Amino acid sequence: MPGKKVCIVGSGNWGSAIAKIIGHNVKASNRFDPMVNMWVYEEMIDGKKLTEIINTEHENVKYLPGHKLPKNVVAVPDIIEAVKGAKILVFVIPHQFIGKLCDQMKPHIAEEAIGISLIKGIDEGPEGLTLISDIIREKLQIEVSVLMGANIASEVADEKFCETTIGARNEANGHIFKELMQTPNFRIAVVRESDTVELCGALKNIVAVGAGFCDGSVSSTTFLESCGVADLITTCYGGRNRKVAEAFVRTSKSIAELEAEMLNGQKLQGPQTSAEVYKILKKRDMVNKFPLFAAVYQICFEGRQVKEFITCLQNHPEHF
Ligand SMILES: NC(=O)C1=CN([C@@H]2O[C@H](COP(=O)(O)OP(=O)(O)OC[C@H]3O[C@@H](n4cnc5c(N)ncnc54)[C@H](O)[C@@H]3O)[C@@H](O)[C@H]2O)C=CC1
Ligand SMILES: O=C(CO)COP(=O)(O)O
Repeated sequence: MPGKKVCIVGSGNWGSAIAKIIGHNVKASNRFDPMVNMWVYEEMIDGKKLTEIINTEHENVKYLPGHKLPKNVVAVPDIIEAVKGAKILVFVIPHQFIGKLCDQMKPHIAEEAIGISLIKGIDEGPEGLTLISDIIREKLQIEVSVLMGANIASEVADEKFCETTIGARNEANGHIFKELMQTPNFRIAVVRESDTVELCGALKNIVAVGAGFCDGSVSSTTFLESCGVADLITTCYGGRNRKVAEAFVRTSKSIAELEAEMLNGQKLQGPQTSAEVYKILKKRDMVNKFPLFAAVYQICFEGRQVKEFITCLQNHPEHF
């Protein structure tokens, strides 16, 4: 039986780091087709198409400079072309773009395709919070797992040791994804609580902006996986959300200005996730119960002073 074709949907900082791993791993396993498609949001770099640069120099010079991608990873600018025949879809784009992209992909998804989302974010739905994996499930009608962990893309690409967590409602699929992405320095644990894993990944981005902490009411052991406390610590020390938030205080520029200046096209997920969560909290009259998340949102978008950050926490309802 021919191996399953893999398509990586996305090619940013994390997308390119994971492409490096997947490109190597598919060659070592009969389960997968040795050629991997990577969908690239096309842009021009010094007069050349990014896809052409990737396919000739085998490097994503904009989003993961300094790392060669395996030659069997093929950059494809057309999403329909990229997903054609793919049985395994790895979603790794900034969360704000997922809905539109799924709509474009929908008529072209192979039967029996399965997906995994590496995207850290949430969306606001009519009933409250919508997971990014739910958007993919609902729009594409496929089974979706998630992968989230204490993983900084450039460190993973440098083959520094770290762990990560796959949340898979279908455990067998979880193990297929583990075979696709595990390496000696990127160790994967598979757990069944997919939603908890995904929420950890999304919400830590808000906490990273404020470098605080969160709690919840689900199985606390999941927080001890890489997607939980470990990712909080990692992101608060080394992530982009944290770096831009620090510059926000030092320079008094807006988050949007700093994102454009500091990240060369990479996208912050924390401020926007704080806005999505804030809207949901407001709708449910729960803003007072989440003073840290509310404060991060208000500082990012409503001109609230950073020096009021502590005051927000001093006034947590638990303390009265
Ligand atoms: N970078 C990291 O260290 C890690 C990132 N993640 C998560 O992975 C997800 C993807 O992040 P990265 O790969 O780092 O991306 P990135 O932050 O490098 O984002 C830029 C990517 O978005 C694409 N893009 C720009 N406009 C677009 C549009 N209109 N439609 C579709 N794509 C567009 C760009 O071409 C580029 O590929 C995020 O949810 C992030 O939180 C998770 C773990 C680690
Ligand atoms: O998700 C990440 C670390 O696990 C990356 O965080 P940043 O997006 O803040 O760089």
